[in-house]
Amino acid sequence: MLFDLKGNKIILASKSPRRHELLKGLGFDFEVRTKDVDESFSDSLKGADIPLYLSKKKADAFVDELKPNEILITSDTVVWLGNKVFNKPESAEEAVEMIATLSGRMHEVITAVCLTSLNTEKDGTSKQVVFHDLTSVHFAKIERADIEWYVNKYKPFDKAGAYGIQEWIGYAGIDKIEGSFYNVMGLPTQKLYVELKKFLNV
Ligand SMILES: Cc1cn([C@H]2C[C@H](O)[C@@H](COP(=O)(O)OP(=O)(O)OP(=O)(O)O)O2)c(=O)[nH]c1=O
Repeated sequence: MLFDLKGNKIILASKSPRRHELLKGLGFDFEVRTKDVDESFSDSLKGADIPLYLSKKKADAFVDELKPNEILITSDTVVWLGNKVFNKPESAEEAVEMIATLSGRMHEVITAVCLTSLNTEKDGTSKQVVFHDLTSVHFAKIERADIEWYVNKYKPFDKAGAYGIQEWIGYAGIDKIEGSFYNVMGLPTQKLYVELKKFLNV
C-alpha cells in the first residue's frame, strides 16, 4: 500500500524521461524541476563514489529553491567496467565503440539517489540521505552491424554506456542481469521506496 507523504511534496529534479516514468510507476505524485548541472567529477573517484558525488552535486543546484515540506530527489547513473566509467557518448562512433567494449562482457550499472529536505528545526541546514544500488549486466556477443544499426536507429547519446536496457539492445543483446532492472534504467525503485519511507519516518 502506498504510504502517506504526511503533507510533503516530492520534487524530482531530473531531465530524464526514464526517471519520470519510474517514479510514476512507484505511484507517487511529484513535480519536476530541471536545470543544467555540471556533471564533472574528480578522476580520483571510483565506482559508486562517482554517482554518489554527482547525485549530491545535483541536489546542491536545487536546494536553495527548496521549500519546507518538499522532498528533493536527485540521481545519477554510471556504467562501470574495468576500473573505468562509461559516460554518455558524444558521437555515433564513440557510442559504437562503447557498446563494442561492453559486448561479451559483464559490467556494473550503479545508480545513486540523494534525498534532501530542509531541516525545519535548525534554520539554514538540510537533511540529506544518499544511497546507491548496483546491477550486474551481462552482454552477449553483439555483432558490429547490429551495434551500428542500434546506434543509428536509437541514438543513445543521452544514456550512460550508450545503451538503454529498455530498448532493442536490451531485448536482443542482454544475456542476464543480477539486481534491479529499474536501477539500470535510472532509479532503484524498490530501494527508493524503502528509503523514502525511512526519510519521512512513516
Ligand atoms: C545504462 C542505462 C542508462 N540509462 C539512462 C538513465 C539516465 O537518464 C542516463 C544517465 O545519465 P544521468 O547523468 O544519470 O542522468 P540524466 O542526465 O539523463 O538526467 P538528470 O537530469 O537526472 O541528471 O542514462 C537508460 O535509460 N537505460 C540504461 O540501460
